[in-house]
Amino acid sequence: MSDQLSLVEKLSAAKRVALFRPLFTLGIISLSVVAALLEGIGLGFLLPIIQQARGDGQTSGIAEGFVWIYEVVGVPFTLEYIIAGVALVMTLRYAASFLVAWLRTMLRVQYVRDLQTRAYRNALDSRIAYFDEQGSDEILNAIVTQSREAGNAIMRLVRVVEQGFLSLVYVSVALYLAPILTLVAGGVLAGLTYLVRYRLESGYAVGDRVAESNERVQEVVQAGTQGIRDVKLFGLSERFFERFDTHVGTFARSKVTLQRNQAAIQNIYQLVTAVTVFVLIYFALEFASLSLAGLGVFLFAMFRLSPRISSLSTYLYRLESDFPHLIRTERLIDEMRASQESGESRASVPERIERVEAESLDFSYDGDEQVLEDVSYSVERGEFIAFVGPSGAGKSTIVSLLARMYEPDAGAIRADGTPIREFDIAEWREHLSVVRQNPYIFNDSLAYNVRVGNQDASKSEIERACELACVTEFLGELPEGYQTVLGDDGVRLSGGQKQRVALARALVRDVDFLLLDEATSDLDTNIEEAVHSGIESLDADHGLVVVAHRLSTVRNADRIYTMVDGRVEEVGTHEELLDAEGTYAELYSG
Ligand SMILES: Nc1ncnc2c1ncn2[C@@H]1O[C@H](COP(=O)(O)OP(=O)(O)OP(=O)(O)O)[C@@H](O)[C@H]1O
Repeated sequence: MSDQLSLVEKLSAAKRVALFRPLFTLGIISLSVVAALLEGIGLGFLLPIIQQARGDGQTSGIAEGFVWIYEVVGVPFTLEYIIAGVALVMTLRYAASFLVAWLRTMLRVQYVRDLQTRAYRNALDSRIAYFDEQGSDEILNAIVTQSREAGNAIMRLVRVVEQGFLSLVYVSVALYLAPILTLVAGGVLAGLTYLVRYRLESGYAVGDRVAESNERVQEVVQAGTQGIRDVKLFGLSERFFERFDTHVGTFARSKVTLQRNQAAIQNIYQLVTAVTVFVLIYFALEFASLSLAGLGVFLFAMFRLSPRISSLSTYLYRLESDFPHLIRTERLIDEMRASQESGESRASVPERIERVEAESLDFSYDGDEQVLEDVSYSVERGEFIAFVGPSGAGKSTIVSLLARMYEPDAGAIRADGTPIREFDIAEWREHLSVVRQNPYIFNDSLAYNVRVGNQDASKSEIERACELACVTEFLGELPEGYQTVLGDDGVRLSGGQKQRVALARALVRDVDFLLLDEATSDLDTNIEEAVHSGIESLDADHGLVVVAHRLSTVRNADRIYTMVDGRVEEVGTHEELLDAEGTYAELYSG
């Protein structure tokens, strides 16, 4: 990401924020304008108070307006009533400020929530290819951390407008009383702004470093925790820790720089404005023909203006530093939205599918290396087909395309004649049950993990699926049976036990096609055979698609497809392929 944003980019980022709940935001800004005006009115009260206190007896300028208002309301314009008036105006002013602070927090929290929900919703609906490309750590970081930082932008934008209006009120009062002096003071402040901006590193550049190091911290923490076993086994702890330390260090330094620059801006402004005020007093006394009351109000306005101007600059600086977080989060959300998997395919899937046919499928993950080339196959309900072949031949990819994890580059998969890409994707997947080689086990009970396959499954259906998948074989070892919590990614289970839980999860579904992608590769041969004969003997009339390395499990298949380098090299039954003495026969004997 570039170090600097152009003004147009900044404005467009600010516009994006401002357009979130514009009416609500406008309400807050209007209320802060009211607070600013009330502050101005409260300030204006000083004039008649001083005039009355000095016993001038006559009112002039701004004070005449107050006299008029008092007349309209029907209250005598005496010192007591003037003070009561100030009290009323100030009460309203601070009540408005309280409301503004409250609503501002609400706006910020709602904005963060909106960013987080949009990011998570879009992440869940994104294509797997997007996750492959982006990495889950960046997505996780955007949802959990980046969006919170980005949420500050909306609050600071409101504060910038608020402080801007307040400053405007004071500047107007000062301009009215002493235009030349105010313009001179304005010139000094403008020069100062230029100098500060010129000397300090931009808020955007520092904010970008914070965002970048945040991402790297997330990445290294995720790799270190999720891959903790390999980190230990390969002695990577020190290397990971060093990387973590570097990025946390950059994060900490950048945060300190941000706060330091903010404090510098605030204090430089306060110092210079304070000095300017005294210089102005000198000029006002020496050269301007101000009344004492006018001078009092002018100085008061200047003293109040000083912190406003420094807050304005500070908020502007911090707003700029929020932009990298905002832009990264919004960009990720945009990318995910553009990578939604469902797209326009909305046709509903027939209740019962009899046959799936794939014709001349070509596929590449990266648009470069061809993974599948001219692959055709078919499977009917009640049939059992299998894909075998060397590692990397493209077998799992065939299952992924059937489950629409990816879309083929050419060719089509049809279900009873309709291309599956036309179906609503979630509905299509309801007709399939897929078991992957490395299934994900949720950190919940065994019962929960099986029920994931079918929320409506009864207890006896779950028990039946567990029996078929040979989960019951190790159920006795689980301290709380079906209620045993299986740990983070099923850490309390062996690889083979995880596969059996995943199988039970798949078998508890009533589907048209069951796809097993090396689903029993970690089981010992006896259990694998028991599981396979259990599945094959099911009287449920689904089609069975099996990807296997161990050829013993596919002997009974109606058709075996031997894959080599992304192509179907031969098709036939176990006996036919053995007779053909091709790759299958070689794999079988070897
Ligand atoms: N998500 C991915 N992104 C990029 N390339 C991938 C991806 N998944 C697989 N590949 C590549 O596609 C090719 C086919 O992979 P696939 O997993 O389909 O093979 P396979 O026959 O199932 O292998 P194995 O028997 O080892 O599981 C391989 O070269 C692999 O490197």
